[in-house]
This record gives sequence, structure tokens and C-alpha cells, in this order.
Amino acid sequence: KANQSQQQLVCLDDFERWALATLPRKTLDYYRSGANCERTLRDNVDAFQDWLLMPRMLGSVANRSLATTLLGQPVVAPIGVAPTAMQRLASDRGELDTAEAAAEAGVCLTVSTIATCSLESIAQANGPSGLRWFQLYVYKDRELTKRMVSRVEQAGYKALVLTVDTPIFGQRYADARNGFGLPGHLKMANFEAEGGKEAEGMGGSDGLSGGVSALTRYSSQLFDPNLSWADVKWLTEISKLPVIVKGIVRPEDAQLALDSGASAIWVSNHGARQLDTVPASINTLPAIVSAVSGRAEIYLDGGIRTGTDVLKALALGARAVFLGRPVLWGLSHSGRSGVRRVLDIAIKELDLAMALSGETCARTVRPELVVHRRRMKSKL
Ligand SMILES: Cc1cc2nc3c(=O)[nH]c(=O)nc-3n(C[C@H](O)[C@H](O)[C@H](O)COP(=O)(O)O)c2cc1C
Ligand SMILES: CCCCCCC(=O)C(=O)O
Repeated sequence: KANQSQQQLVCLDDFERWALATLPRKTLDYYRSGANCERTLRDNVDAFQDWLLMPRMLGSVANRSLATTLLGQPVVAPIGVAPTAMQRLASDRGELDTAEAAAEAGVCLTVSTIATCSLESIAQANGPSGLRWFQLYVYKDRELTKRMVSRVEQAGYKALVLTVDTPIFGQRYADARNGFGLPGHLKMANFEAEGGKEAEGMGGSDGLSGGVSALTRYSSQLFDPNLSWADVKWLTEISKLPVIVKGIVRPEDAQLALDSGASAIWVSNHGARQLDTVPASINTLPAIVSAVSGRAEIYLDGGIRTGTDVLKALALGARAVFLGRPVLWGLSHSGRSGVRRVLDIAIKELDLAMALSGETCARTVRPELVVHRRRMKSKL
């Protein structure tokens, strides 16, 4: 199985199966895990099956457009790369591979604060034509955060994605059992120039961790658990870049984010890695779309594994969706070209799903295209 070629991996689940059979234990556990009993981890994927597609026929679908804009910037498809930390665990070049693949595919790249390559080197790999956003964790040290924001602006990122669901790190049992931490040869590269403790992954602790992972120790020492809506406003004031608030589950919080100056909403439960038993991401989307009522773009991540998942999210009101783990599986398999293949598969599957549904434009997918299984039954 370890030797499977890209051509044998024809869907995103094939990449996941390859990763499960092949990756070193600690890396696989860190990438794969959800919080606690992983109920939401399963629900994020399964919930898409509760939304059924109701295709229209004979709609002249030969010409289709997947292209869209995100905060005014053009992309080839409404599918982007979600921020995921520590990509050099997956390939030698880590985030640089992902950045090149995203630029080649013409999709939006989101870079994590906890990258293992510097944000400047990732920007260079993504190139002048790549659309890139920077995901921000706010550190207790606000001056450090401010310096990071100005480096992000300098390096040509087009938005700040403020993650708001991580005041404290979620509990992932496997990482705690493994005493997982960033291996000594890798660094939290965005902090290397700062010369402080932020660049160290608190050392892979090889089990001597008092029952918590090194990441939990790192985040509890350095991330600011007192973040509030006032800080969203603060961020919009210290930066020229639009702020996207990532980690919204409830409609009231979407409203507060917009009231605090956010330019867009990113619906997410952090890939089910924070609070277990929250609803599947796709199921939280309709109420948020209704609360936002067209005032801002809404993005979604969590459990997207097929083109039909993407189409359902678009029909329910998302402007675009983002892929987390599937990109890591592609990166682990074959670096840049593995990520490229994952993105290409997702884009092709969306195109096919659109054609077979009678949809020709990803920007204007009809809401009537999806119906919840419960409502379907009551109609029969
Ligand atoms: C290994 C891993 C690392 C992640 N690191 C970050 C991060 O640094 N910042 C962040 O905002 N979200 C992070 N996330 C969450 C993703 O951005 C995204 O919300 C989630 O993975 C989407 O779900 P999916 O993996 O089912 O596609 C991470 C997720 C994973 C799996
Ligand atoms: C070093 C501690 C924070 C790692 C952040 C990565 C992340 O968000 C995740 O879900 O894992």
C-alpha cells in the first residue's frame, strides 16, 4: 500500500487510506485526531450524507464556470487550502510544497501561524500570482503579534484569518498518549527571527509529558485565552488587511464578528479538534447564512471529502470551502504534486457534480439543489 502511485489514488478518501496505512504513528495521530471521543470528527464527514441533492435535467451544462472571487480576489474554484500546522512533518519542504501546489491550481492558500517554514518563504513559493491568507493565533505578547501582522502585510498576504475557537487547546487523546511535540529538528519557523521560546515546539517529549501533549503546554503558555470581540476590532485597527473570523459555530457570533469589523465569516469547528460533540460544520451553516443575510462572504471547512460535499456547501450559502486533512494526506504522499492532485481531484469532482445537477456557475448554485433527508421523508 505504501507504494501506491498517485494514479491509483483517485479520490480524497484514497489518500486518507494511504496515510492511515503508511504515516509514522505520531504524525498520523496528530494530523488525524479529533478532540476527545471524536464524535464531531465522524459527524463532520457523515453529516453531508443527510443533505440530498435534487438535480435538474436538460439545463445545457456544456459550459460551466467554477471561478469565483474571495473578498474581490479571483480564484479558479471555490475550494481552498485550510491552515494546518507543522507541514514539514509531512514532507521535507512542508508548507513550501503546499504553497506551490495552491498557486499552480489557482486556489486560495491559508498559512498557519504554526508553520514550519517562515511566512516569507511560503509567500515566495506561492509567488506573485498566488492568493494567500495568513491564519493568526494571537499571543499573550501583543507586540510580537503586531510584528507578525506587519510581516504578513509586507509578504503580500491578502487577509488575516483570526482563529477564535482556540482560547485553550482541545484535548486529543492520542497526542497526550504520545507526548506529541514538534521534533527537535523542526521549528515554529515564523518565530525564529524573534529568537524567543515561541519558535520551539516544547520538544517532542517522548511520553514524559504529564499526560498532556507538548502542544497543549505550548499553547497554554503562549496563546492569549483572554481574547474577546474587542480584539477583533483591535486587529482591524492595527492592520490594513481584511479580517476573517474563523471558528464560528453560532449565528450570534457571526453577527458579533461583523459588528466588530470582520470582513468575512469562516464557519468551522476546527476540524473537530477543539470542543467535541459540537454539531457537524455543514449543519451549522444554514442558520449562520440566515443571520449574516448577505452582508459578508461565508466560508466553510470540516469534513469536505468529495465534490458533492462542496456543491452542498455552496447551495447552502457558502462562498467557498477549505480542505484541511486531505491536503496533508496529499502532501505526505508526494509533496507538491500530491497536494496538486488532491486539489485537482476536488475541483474535477465539483465540476462533475455541477454538470450532473444542472448547475453551470459555482457562484450562483441554487439553494433548492439541496434538501435535508428529514424534509425529504416528510414529503413522501
Ligand atoms: C493537523 C491539523 C492542524 C491544524 N492546524 C490549524 C492551525 O494551525 N490553525 C487553524 O486555525 N486551524 C488549524 N487546523 C484546523 C483546519 O484549519 C480546519 O479547520 C480543519 O482541518 C478542517 O477540517 P478537515 O480536516 O475535516 O478538512 C488544523 C487541522 C489539522 C487537521
Ligand atoms: C503549538 C500549539 C498549537 C498548534 C496549533 C495547531 C492547531 O491548531 C491544531 O489544531 O493542531
